[in-house]
Amino acid sequence: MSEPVEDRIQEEARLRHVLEIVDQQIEKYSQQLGLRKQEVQDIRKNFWDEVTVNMTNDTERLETMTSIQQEARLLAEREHSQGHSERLLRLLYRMEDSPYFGRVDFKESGLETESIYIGLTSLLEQDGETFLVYDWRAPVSSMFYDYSPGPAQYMTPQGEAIQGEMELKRQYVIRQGKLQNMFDTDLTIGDSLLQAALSQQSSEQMKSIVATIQKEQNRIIRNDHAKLLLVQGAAGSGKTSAALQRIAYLLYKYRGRLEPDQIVLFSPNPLFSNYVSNVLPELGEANMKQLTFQQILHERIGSGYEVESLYDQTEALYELDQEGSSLRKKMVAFKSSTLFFELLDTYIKHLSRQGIVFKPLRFKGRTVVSEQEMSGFFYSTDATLPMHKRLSLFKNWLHEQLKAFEQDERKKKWVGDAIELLDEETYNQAYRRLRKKGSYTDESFDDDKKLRAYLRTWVVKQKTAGLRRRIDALHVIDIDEIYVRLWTDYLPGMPGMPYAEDMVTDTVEHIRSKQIRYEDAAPYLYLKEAVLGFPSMNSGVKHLIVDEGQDYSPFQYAFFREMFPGSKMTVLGDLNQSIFHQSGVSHFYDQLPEWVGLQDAERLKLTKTYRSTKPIIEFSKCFLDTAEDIEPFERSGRKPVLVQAANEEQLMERLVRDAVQAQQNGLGTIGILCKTRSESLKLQQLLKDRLEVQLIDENTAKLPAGVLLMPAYMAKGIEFDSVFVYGATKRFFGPEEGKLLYTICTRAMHELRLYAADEVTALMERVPRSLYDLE
Ligand SMILES: Nc1ncnc2c1ncn2[C@@H]1O[C@H](COP(=O)(O)OP(=O)(O)OP(=O)(O)O)[C@@H](O)[C@H]1O
Repeated sequence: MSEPVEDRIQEEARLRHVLEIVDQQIEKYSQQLGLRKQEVQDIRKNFWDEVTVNMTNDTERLETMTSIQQEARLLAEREHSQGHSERLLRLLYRMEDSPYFGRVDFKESGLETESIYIGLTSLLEQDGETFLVYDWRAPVSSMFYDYSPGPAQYMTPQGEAIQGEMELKRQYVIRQGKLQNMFDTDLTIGDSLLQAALSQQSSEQMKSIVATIQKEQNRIIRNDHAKLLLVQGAAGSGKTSAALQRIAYLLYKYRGRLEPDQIVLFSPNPLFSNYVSNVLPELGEANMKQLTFQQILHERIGSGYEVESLYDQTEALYELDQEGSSLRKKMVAFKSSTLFFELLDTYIKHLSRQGIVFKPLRFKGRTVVSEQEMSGFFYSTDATLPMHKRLSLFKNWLHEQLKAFEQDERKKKWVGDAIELLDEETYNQAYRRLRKKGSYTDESFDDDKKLRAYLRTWVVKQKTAGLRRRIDALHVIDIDEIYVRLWTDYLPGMPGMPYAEDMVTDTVEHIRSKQIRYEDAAPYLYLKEAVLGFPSMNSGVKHLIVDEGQDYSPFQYAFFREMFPGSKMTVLGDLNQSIFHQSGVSHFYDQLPEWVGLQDAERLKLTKTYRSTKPIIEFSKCFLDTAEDIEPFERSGRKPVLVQAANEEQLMERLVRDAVQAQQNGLGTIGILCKTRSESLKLQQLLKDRLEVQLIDENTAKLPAGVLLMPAYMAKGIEFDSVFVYGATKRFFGPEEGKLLYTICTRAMHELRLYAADEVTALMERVPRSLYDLE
């Protein structure tokens, strides 16, 4: 739709005025930032001058600590406001480039029409009252995303619906302060702007989408009441984007009450974490906390164990022979099932009455407290008390036992011998301590006796320090053995349990050799923490967001519940991308509320896909059994291409030639996706000296540009201008691996090519010939 010339002249004049105000603000905040930086520097420089350090006695020490804490708090506060000014300035510079992207003219019933301009952040006129630009997250801005011209409404923060008529909806393309284009639109958000955004090249970091958020995405972003929000969305439908803009929205709406570090985003791997880490700063907000499940496993299971990763598990499953892989698959499926989850929960309840395995406390080959005594005491405590209370009683009791043992021990000959061997300094120290206590006089007849008694206590205490630490850390409880007995004693015979000797033997062997398989890791840790107590250190987290939610098992969800009690939860996933063996739990979204202990879930669907061109989506959908909820955005492009080479050498030549060609065509990032890590390594060797490629694996921290080579699972959640599938063959993709091929193909934004030197995968038979080209 074209606009009258006067309209454009007026818009340009307004833009100039807004830019002037932006410049004034930049100047003001630059000065402010200068001052803040200076303040921070001064505090750092003079930190120790401002602190009174005196450690002569306990009172002084306490005062010193308080004064250090005060100064550190002041520094943190100033650093925080420096960070805030920096973010604000960065936003203003972005506003200098493009101060707003949308406008709605809204006539509230009974009032004058108001033009509402929408941008990254609010900007006020010099009078300090009139809004020149509204933040995209302001209540009034929601109409831009939710309505076409006609009747419209928005909700005030107090929950009042403001109704009226939207008389105009306009979008702007402003770059480097120049109005390049503007459109009036009848559509929710003009397709041409979205077309333009989606036609751009991929980048190494995800971008914000605020100018073109779609109505259904906006429902996810602005939903602030659901305790549990479940989003099923097709590949490329904007789940991650919606999650990130949602975080920005929440930080805006609850400013002062919600801090970025009270929001946790679970991402699949560090590469993905880095990929999304720029969106919040681009929107002028500090980043949320990002965690991966692997990180949690490493931190909590402890250093004495070798914990397999999800990716190693996946590789192992691909590489095992028929027999081995069928056992392993059976184990993975069972250990990720809701049945196992329920059985483990009953086992944990059972442990509150019997079955905890203890390790004796031993000293110099003698038993201080036996496992039977421990069990006897533990199970004599009130079974109705919560576990942590019983454990605390148990620890106290153990300390008492140890004390009694120490008393007897002091009389032993070895203690006397050890005293003889003490050096002079230790004697002197003991002497000084006793004098300080006033129990040593230099004159008394039994002073020497006192010194020796003191030293006997000291020597024994030194030697039993390790035992005390074991008691405090509850290392007297044998979690490994408790997990083993679950398998050997508890599970066999349980109704519904697909009991298999080989599954038990394999599990037990691995646990005993301290190698924790990925499928055991979450159940093992869940059991461990259920027995020893879940540390509730994350209770400050108010929002938990789980991306690629379909890839987590019931145990992992139960974990989230325990780790982040009281937090709201958003889970975004796509069942069609359940490519790991542990995913694919049936009725996933129906069961999830129970796993996380949150009922009344709100469920939303995203069906429109934005990443890939229409031909790529039409093609990729064919690999799925259920694809009715996938609707491509109308963006044209070339049909996917299947390259059938006569042999591997010819395939290499084609691949190299096509990669070079794609780059010449301006496709900056090409993802060559293989099924496994070992295949990527092999291909890397084959391409050596022919094509510059970068291998991406689970240790890669940052996505580079160029030609990238990686196993398929590493590409989850990210995208490339062009995707080359290396090995669309029978060998790599069996008939049941449609989801994997779908996931791989939907990483492509503009171009998709599949290569095969031997027999093409049978999955291709599902694709109508009209949907792809052959080369
Ligand atoms: N409203 C939008 N405006 C502009 N671009 C969008 C919009 N929604 C999504 N996109 C783009 O589409 C691509 C896919 O988005 P995103 O990664 O958020 O989807 P996803 O559902 O998480 O995908 P997947 O499940 O495949 O990981 C990104 O490039 C994103 O910028």
